[in-house]
Amino acid sequence: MLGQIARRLGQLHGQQICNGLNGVRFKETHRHLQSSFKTVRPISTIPLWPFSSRPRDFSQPNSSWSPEMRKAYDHYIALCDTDNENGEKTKGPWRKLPSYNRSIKYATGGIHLSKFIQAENRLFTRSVKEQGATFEYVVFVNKEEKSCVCVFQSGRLLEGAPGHVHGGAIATMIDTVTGTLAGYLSGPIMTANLNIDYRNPMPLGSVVLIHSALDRIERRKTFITCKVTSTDESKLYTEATALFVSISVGHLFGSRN
Ligand SMILES: CCCCCCCCCC(=O)SCCNC(=O)CCNC(=O)[C@H](O)C(C)(C)COP(=O)(O)OP(=O)(O)OC[C@H]1O[C@@H](n2cnc3c(N)ncnc32)[C@H](O)[C@@H]1OP(=O)(O)O
Repeated sequence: MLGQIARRLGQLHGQQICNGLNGVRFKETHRHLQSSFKTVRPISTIPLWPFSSRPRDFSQPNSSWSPEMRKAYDHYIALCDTDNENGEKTKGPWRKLPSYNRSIKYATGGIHLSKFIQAENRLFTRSVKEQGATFEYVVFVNKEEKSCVCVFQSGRLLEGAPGHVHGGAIATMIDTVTGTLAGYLSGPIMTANLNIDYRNPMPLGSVVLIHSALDRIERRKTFITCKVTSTDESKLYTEATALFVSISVGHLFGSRN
């Protein structure tokens, strides 16, 4: 049995290298196994891999969500694919995208990716653990319409003008949502240009919709338009246009080819 465990650990270690994860987890796993041996638990109950290999989707309802956030979320969820009671799929126009706190945590890609796969790195919008403190959001895409909508609830740590959301936080969300749509439509991209008109101050803690749509694609350029409104769409907070340029993976390693 111990031999099996050792072999399994060896596999996990190998898998970890393939996955580009650093050695910290392995050491923690090893420690966990050692302490498990000391407490003489039945060997069948020792978890061989105590960490979930499934990434956590941060765009799920949580207790920090206001009733308005939940209502907007439920509205779009109802427009996504559903399973009826016969287990048949009913097609909906919208699709909810998952959202992880490390974009390439689960990628495989050899030694080059190790430059980016640092255990402490986090996606900016998902970097604060406290639920509701910063960016609570969910993105839904509509493939037919080449558009997306994000339900966004701002948290107390995003204050700019007293009682209102910081312009940089709004820009972050616009970059995230327009970039998500551009990436969904065009593959790997980077933001080349972002133009923002702030029309009305956004109260801190409010829930807004960030609507993005494809304007046009010209060669490597994907142009996206964006409007940020109240959930009933009666109030316009922000308008933006964004340009994304398609890149090769080599671009992230300093190559322009
Ligand atoms: C998992 C969750 C995902 C959430 C999504 C998050 C999205 C967030 C994305 C980001 O925030 S990326 C970070 C911010 N952006 C950058 O750091 C990009 C820095 N800039 C660059 O790396 C390069 O300048 C860039 C890739 C944008 C373009 O360089 P290239 O050498 O690949 O392209 P090139 O200069 O040949 O230009 C290609 C076309 O784009 C045009 N272009 C490039 N930059 C432009 C610009 N700034 N304004 C207008 N047009 C521009 C350029 O004129 C040309 O047009 P034509 O095809 O018509 O000739």
